[in-house]
Amino acid sequence: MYIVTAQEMRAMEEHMFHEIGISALVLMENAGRAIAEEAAQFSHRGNTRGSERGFRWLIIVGKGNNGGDGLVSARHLAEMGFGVEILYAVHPDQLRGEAAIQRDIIKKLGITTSLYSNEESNAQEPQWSRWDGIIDALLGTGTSGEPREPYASIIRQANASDLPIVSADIPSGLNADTGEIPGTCIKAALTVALSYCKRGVMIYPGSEAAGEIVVRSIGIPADLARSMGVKTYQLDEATLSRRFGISFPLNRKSDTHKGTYGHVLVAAGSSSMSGAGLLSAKAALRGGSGLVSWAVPEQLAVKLMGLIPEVMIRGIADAGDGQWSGTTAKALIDAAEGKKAVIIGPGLGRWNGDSEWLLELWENVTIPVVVDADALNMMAEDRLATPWPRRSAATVLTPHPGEMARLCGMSTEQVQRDRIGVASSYASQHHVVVVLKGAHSIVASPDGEIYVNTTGNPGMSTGGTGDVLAGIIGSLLGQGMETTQAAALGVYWHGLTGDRAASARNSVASLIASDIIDFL
Ligand SMILES: NC(=O)C1=CN([C@@H]2O[C@H](COP(=O)(O)OP(=O)(O)OC[C@H]3O[C@@H](n4cnc5c(N)ncnc54)[C@H](O)[C@@H]3O)[C@@H](O)[C@H]2O)[C@@H](O)CC1
Ligand SMILES: [K+]
Repeated sequence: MYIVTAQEMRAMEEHMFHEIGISALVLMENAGRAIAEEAAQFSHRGNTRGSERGFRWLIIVGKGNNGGDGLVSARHLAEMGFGVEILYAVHPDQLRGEAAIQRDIIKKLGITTSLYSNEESNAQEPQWSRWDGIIDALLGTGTSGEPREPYASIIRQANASDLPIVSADIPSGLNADTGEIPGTCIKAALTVALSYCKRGVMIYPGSEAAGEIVVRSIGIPADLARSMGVKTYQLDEATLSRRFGISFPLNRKSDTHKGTYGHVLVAAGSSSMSGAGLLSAKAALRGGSGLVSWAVPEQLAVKLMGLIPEVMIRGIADAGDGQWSGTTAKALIDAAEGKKAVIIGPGLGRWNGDSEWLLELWENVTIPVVVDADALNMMAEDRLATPWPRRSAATVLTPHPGEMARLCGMSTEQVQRDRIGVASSYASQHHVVVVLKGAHSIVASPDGEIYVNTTGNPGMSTGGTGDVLAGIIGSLLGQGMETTQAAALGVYWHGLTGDRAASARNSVASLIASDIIDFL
């Protein structure tokens, strides 16, 4: 449930050593055994390779503790009856501490080892076809920068071998904190995360390199992370239940009426982009709101009457063109009166002076607000110069990486290189909840809580799904849900529904935003 950084992991290990008295050797033993057990299970999964002569594992070993874990796993796999051979990336004399102890044990047990070399030296280049699977114990959380030689060559050759790879802790080459791949990286079929999932395996491209992930306990208590102040969580049903007491299907008390579930105002859509507003308003309804009002420029309002019978259309005086450019912020502030939450942004369009228009709303709407799409770009343009004041009520920003980049004055690539870091520092600096969209959306709260979503699929990369998400989160806020909770549940539910819709259609590619609304 917790996701940790390399530094948090080190602090917890230190705590185990010095405060609890469990030695590094014990943790390494547990780690290696867990990796061996998972690798053994993996080799029994109907994988025909090696079935006649028994499955043979090649363990590729680096010089740090990750390598030590690999050496322990080799010993356990050999005991289980697997063919086992060790390939050292560096001369085994270079191993230190617990890893060196494991090296000596391996030697005394007589397990075959060799030293990697791609040069013409006395060491040998591996013949990958002799093995059926690889245990990757080259580099773990102690990695910095791109893998140096000979690690880089081993990684490239292991990937090219086409053998299934089980990675110890993280795929070697991955940045454990950001999910970045600075150089080359193991492409694992399975990653055995030790104690906790590291951030990097939860974020693309890291999560793609990690393949399937299993988290194995190695003797560090599961709740140590909490007492050490870790606030990053995998956003799944277990987290929703433990952190917020939410479980699916979402229930309602029996004795309630529409007033119980809040009245939200959706300010979205214009004559050229009315669909965005339609999707947000419908999603707010399906999100469970008691009442939904949809505010649009007056000229457009006439055309929308009756389009969604459950939604009340509220026309805002415009210049006769159905565009927001002719409206006043004051009129929208009045429309927000008596509502429980506002969703603003999808399909608004842009015009001269739009930032001032939005700032007036920002300052004078005293209920929770979800800011999305065009409204985020209005903010970005103005806020970079002068930060906007802190709102008294809840604020949720739902940028995609491009919008996040504009808000922060950086490039999209910079945002994607450190999704958690960027979302979380923006949230705490500006006192807002940030939902950074994209594969594994991030929810970051101003007080440092971070949730990394586990639902959703690439079919959701299509126009309108963001409008749906804004509608759902706004609906939950309008129902009185706490800000971070509403954002986290909204993100998880949106992804889950996208997954259900895709499986009902038996297609990820043909998923459209309306499908998500239909399946909420
Ligand atoms: N989580 C836990 O409680 C435990 C973690 N253990 C393992 O320990 C690992 C961390 O061990 P270490 O801190 O020794 O670090 P690593 O084993 O990740 O590797 C560090 C070594 O690699 C070298 N190195 C760093 N970056 C490199 C690069 N780019 N190219 C080539 N060489 C590079 C360093 O000089 C250092 O010697 C974890 O990933 C895990 O596998 C276990 O041993 C048991 C306990
Ligand atoms: K590894």
